[in-house]
Amino acid sequence: MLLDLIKGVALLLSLCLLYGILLRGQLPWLGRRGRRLLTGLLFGSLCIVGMSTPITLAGSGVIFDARSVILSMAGLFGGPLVAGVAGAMAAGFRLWLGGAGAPVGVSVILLSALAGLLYRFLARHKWLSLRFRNLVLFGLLLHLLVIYCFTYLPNEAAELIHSLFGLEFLLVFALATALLGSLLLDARRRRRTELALARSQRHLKAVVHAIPDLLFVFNDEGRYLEMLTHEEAHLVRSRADLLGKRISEVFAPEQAVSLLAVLQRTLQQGPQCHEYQIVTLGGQLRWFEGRTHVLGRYQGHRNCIVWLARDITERKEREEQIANLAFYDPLTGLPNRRLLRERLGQGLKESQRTGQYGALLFFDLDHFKIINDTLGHDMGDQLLQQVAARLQQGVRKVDTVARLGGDEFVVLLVGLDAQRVSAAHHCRRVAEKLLGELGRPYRLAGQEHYSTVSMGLALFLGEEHSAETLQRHADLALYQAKAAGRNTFRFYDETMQVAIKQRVILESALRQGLQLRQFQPFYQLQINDAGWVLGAEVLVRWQHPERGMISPADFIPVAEETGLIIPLAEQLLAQVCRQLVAWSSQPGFADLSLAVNVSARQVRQEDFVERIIAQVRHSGANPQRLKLELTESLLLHDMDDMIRKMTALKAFGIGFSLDDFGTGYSSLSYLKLLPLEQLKIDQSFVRDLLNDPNDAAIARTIIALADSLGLSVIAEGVEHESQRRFLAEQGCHTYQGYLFGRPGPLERFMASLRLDEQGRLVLRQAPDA
Ligand SMILES: Nc1nc2c(ncn2[C@@H]2O[C@H](COP(=O)(O)O[C@H]3[C@@H](O)[C@H](n4cnc5c(=O)[nH]c(N)nc54)O[C@@H]3COP(=O)(O)O)[C@@H](O)[C@H]2O)c(=O)[nH]1
Repeated sequence: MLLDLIKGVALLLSLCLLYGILLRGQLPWLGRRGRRLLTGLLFGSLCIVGMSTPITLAGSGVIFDARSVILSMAGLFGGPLVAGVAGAMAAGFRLWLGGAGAPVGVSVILLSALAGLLYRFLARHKWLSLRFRNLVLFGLLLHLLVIYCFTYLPNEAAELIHSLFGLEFLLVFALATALLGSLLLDARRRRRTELALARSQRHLKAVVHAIPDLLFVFNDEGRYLEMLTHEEAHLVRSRADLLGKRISEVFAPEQAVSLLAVLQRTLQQGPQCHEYQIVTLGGQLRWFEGRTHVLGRYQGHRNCIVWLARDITERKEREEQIANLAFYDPLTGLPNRRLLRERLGQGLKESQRTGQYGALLFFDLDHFKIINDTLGHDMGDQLLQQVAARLQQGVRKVDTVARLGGDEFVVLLVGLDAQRVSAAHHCRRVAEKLLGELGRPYRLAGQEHYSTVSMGLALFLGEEHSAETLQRHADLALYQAKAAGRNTFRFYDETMQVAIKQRVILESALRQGLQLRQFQPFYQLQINDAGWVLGAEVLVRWQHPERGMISPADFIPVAEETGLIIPLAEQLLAQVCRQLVAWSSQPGFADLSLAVNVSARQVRQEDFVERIIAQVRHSGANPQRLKLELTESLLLHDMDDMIRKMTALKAFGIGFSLDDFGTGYSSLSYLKLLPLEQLKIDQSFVRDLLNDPNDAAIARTIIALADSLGLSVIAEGVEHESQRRFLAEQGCHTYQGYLFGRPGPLERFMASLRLDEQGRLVLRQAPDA
């Protein structure tokens, strides 16, 4: 009998296997409810199988089987649906079998299923755990109740059961319940663990795929064990090709060594970060940042390492861009001021170490503003780019060419020579070469243009001077080069420093002089062939209380640069206008006109026209008696603006004389557009008129040109009668020069004149023949 019972129980245990399979998530398409239904069917079927091979109490209609165990476990692990399905099947089958024990058999089915559900309820609320001891107690209790149910069987069957195997039944079935419960519990736990593991693996996979990084697993020899990437093109070779290979088989020796070193460091020192470049499968050169971590054992390999590689190409490019912006000039691609400072610092140190001289060359494009203004900024930019290219081609690789901004360039020459004289000679040769190169025509928008540069050179040896001082020296030398007429270079020397200091002193004295009204007009007469005085040129003089009379040649350029020329010109014009008003009622003088020099700074004022007109109006002077002397260089600036301003002043009555004519580059086509009245032959041509055929030819041409343009012509710097005569022969009949009178104060000027019989002003004393 005991053996029969155990046989029945063994059947039950096979249930676990099937249950386990079901739990393992096979048949996922069934869904949760479907799987429960199937489990119910399984439990029910087992009950039916059990009831089909029962222990039968002969002729009593009573059968014995393990349905109580199965159904209680169906309730406990399967829940209401499983217990319901299994119970219904078991009850149906038991009723179908019939017999005297059928009602009790169905009651046992119900009792077992409900007991299982009750235990499930208690366990869910944590009032009762599923420990083996509790399962045994549950089994005992359940089967005590089942035995109690047997008392409702016909008497003889009930007694037979109690006498034959009541105790064995209780013990075996209680134990079977506990055992089955434990097995099912174990299967469920295992399943839950597997599910959790699968879920966390899914999560990990999702995370790895979500991040843009590549994940590699290497062993300690640098062999590829695993890799995860959603962009195979970012690998150095295909995944299939890489797996199992060693880093040394994939990368060039040098790179392989550095990558392997990272793996070794990871094993020895812990996580590492390493930036490296690879050529990807897609043929691109890309930057990666590798972060490593020890993984431990993996796929049977000890000491494995995880390598997370992030594509940082864009970041690197941005970093490079930023570095470029910070250290390079975007227009020319040359090093900028900051990088130059760094290189100069290195150059000074290098010179200190080697004892070799170096040199700093400052460049400034002559009249670059004119190119910018006349041709436009695009052309200006093109010119700067071409200058940059020529400078770079003109020096060695070790030298530095930089752009400071605008039209300012710098060349840093290093390792020139240990001897100062030789170094200077070398530097001079470079300067001459660059001067020549930069003076060659430039092709801008298909047309040839000319441009020149001025250069300031400063030699250095070691760290005797700071970088700042050196730059100041080169700048001062550049200033000298410009002052020397541009398109040339100058070396810095100590005397230059003195000159600059003097300039600073002069500037402050100029300001003071303006306040104290130390500037006075000198008048130099202008006369014609007939000896009639037509007027005078007004030339400013500075009556300095300590230094005496200072020549305008010494202070006008400084006044120009500092802008002090504006108040100075206004003071002078006010005096000139007052003089014209004063003369307007004096016989002879009323017809004189006064010529005043106008500087570039003045003309460039936006309200230049308005200021002049306001001053003349305010004084009450006749504008017809006023002449403004312009130099050719003024016209180079912005010709259209110049024409507009001159036309406005001409309309007001003021005349214009073009000073220093022949020394500049006036375009004849523009000359026709200017509302000029007079051309002035520069004294430099008059000086050697009789000895230099070129000067004579130029003077002749200017006279002819004035004639053809309908302009009057005057020659300045006439010192000798022979010069005057020559000029007269060529057709120039108006003169200014020492032959007739030097510039002088008003009293001297007026005293030198008298009225002739016709009421014309003539020289009191005829000039020496
Ligand atoms: N913007 C202004 N510029 C001015 C003003 N006053 C003068 N200047 C400019 O300064 C430069 C030097 O002028 P200055 O020393 O006065 O020299 C002038 C004449 O004195 C000189 N000159 C005249 N005749 C002779 C001569 O026979 N021989 C000789 N060696 N020199 C002579 O020439 C200068 C004439 O200058 P300009 O006609 O203007 O070219 C000079 O450039 C002045 O323009 C001022 O108020 N504003």
